[in-house]
This record gives sequence, C-alpha cells and structure tokens, in this order.
Amino acid sequence: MNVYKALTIAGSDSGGGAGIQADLKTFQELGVYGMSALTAVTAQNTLGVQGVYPLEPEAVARQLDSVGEDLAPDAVKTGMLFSGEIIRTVADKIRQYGWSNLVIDPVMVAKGGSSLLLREAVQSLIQHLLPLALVTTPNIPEAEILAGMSIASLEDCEEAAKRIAQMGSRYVVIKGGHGSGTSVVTDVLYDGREFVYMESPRIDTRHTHGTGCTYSAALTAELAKGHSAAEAVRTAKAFIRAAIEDGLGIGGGHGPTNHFAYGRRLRTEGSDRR
Ligand SMILES: Nc1ncnc2c1ncn2[C@@H]1O[C@H](COP(=O)(O)OP(=O)(O)O)[C@@H](O)[C@H]1O
Ligand SMILES: Cc1ncc(COP(=O)(O)O)c(N)n1
Repeated sequence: MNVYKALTIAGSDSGGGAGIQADLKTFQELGVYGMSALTAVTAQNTLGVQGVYPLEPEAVARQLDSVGEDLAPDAVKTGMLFSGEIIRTVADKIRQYGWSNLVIDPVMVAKGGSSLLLREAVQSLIQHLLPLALVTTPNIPEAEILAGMSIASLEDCEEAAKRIAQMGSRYVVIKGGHGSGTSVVTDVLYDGREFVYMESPRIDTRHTHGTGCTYSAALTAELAKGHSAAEAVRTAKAFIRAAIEDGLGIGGGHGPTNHFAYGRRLRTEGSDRR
C-alpha cells in the first residue's frame, strides 16, 4: 500500500475550523497521512480570536527536525507563521530538508480581523519563503499586500499574480472568496506563462471560517499523492466548494466548513475516494 504523507506548518485553532485542525482533517479526508508542526496556539472560535500565543522559533525548528529526520513528507504547506523569526526558521528547515513540493498559504488576518502575521513579517515572507514555493495561495487582501497594489478586477488579479510569481513562486493562485457583488467566485491560477480561471457559484453563507486553510490543505494532499499542480488546484476547488455548500451551521458566528462533505459525496456516488 502506498502511504502518502503531508506536513502542515501552521497555527492551532481551538475551534477546529481553520489552522492545523482544518489541515489534518482535510489530509485525512483525501487519504493522506497528516503531520503537523505548530507555530502558534490560538484561542479561537466562530466568534473571533480570543488569544494568540506564538511558540519559540526553537520549538518550531525541533518539530521540523523530528519530522524531517524520520518521516519524509511528500508535500508540505505553511499557514499562520506569525513572526519574521518563525518564517526564517521555517524557511531554513524547508531548505535543509529539500521540501520542494511546498504550498504557501500566506495567512495574515483572521476573518474577524485579528492579525495572524506581524506587519513587519511580510517582508520576511517575501524574501525567505516565497522563493521556495511551488504554489502560493493568497486571498485578495493578501495578494494586495504581497504585490503592493490594489485589486479591483480580474486584470488586477493577473498583474498581482505575475508580481508574486516574480518573487519566486512557481505557481500562484489568487483566491476570489473576498470579491463581493458577483454571483461567481473566480480563482486565478498563474503558471508563469498562462492564466487559468476557475469559477464556481458564490455560495451565500457566513460560514467560511477556514476556507483558505482547507483549500490549501486539499491542494497539498493532492500534490502529496503525485498529482500536478493544475490537477491539485481543481480537486482543491471541488473540495472547498462541497465543504462550504454543506456547511455545518455550528457556533454563533462565522462557522467552519464541512470537511466531510467532499468524501461523503464521492462515497454516495459510489466512487473510490482515494
Ligand atoms: N462564498 C463562497 N462561495 C464559493 N466558494 C468560496 C466562497 N468563499 C470562498 N470560496 C472558495 O474558497 C477558497 C478560499 O478562498 P478565500 O475565502 O478567498 O480564502 P481565505 O480563506 O484565505 O480568505 C477559494 O477556492 C474560493 O474560491
Ligand atoms: C490558526 C489559524 N490559521 C489560519 C486562520 C485563517 O483562516 P481562513 O482560512 O479563514 O483564512 C485562522 N483563522 N486561524
């Protein structure tokens, strides 16, 4: 039996909808063995972020050594990294272990507005981590900050994707969840030469906590299984679409997505979900 292994380097969300919890659930649903290195603990629920407790960079480095020296992940993703020091530590370890199947979700702000990345750490992300990325998956506000421009149209998305690719990321996906007033959500994939537009109906819901984490985790799981970036992006979009459509409706605020939905649908259709 082939065992595919994926590692998430991210923060913990006590509410279970985003961060490493979302990542591990998604890996599992897609048939991939999940591993984690925590960068920070957050006290968080559907109402917001009640506390952020970053780990010492040393603690992050030791977790990465423990995985790197023994378990050889087939793909790796990063989520909440919080500080420039943690970013530099993570970048050093990624280089040391040669983890090239790397997805960077440049998490900056939680949906309720709490900062998950120090403002001064953006430059470290650009300088140390983006050059190592196979795929970088900013949402629109993150793409605006990374690319240093405002985004109001799909043409702007294309320009921002080009700028982020120039920073060293082989592929860039600008996720369209934050666009408003449209009935369609468009994610833009750039491979350094061409743009592919991935559209799906905009689902009218406030339960989108953890969509970006879940999406990038699905992408990472598919890369771990050996799929191409273009294929992995398609499956990730189908995974997050099902997860938002079948929302769980739990909690009093912005609830989590349904990590069971994609696998359940495949099983109902009688397909093999692996
Ligand atoms: N309301 C929605 N309806 C359908 N798809 C959505 C919706 N919101 C987000 N998505 C999808 O979820 C994924 C994550 O996008 P987004 O919410 O923009 O990221 P983030 O969580 O990082 O802000 C993308 O593939 C996007 O197309
Ligand atoms: C620990 C942690 N990491 C990431 C996010 C962002 O979540 P989203 O996917 O909704 O942008 C979060 N709220 N908490």
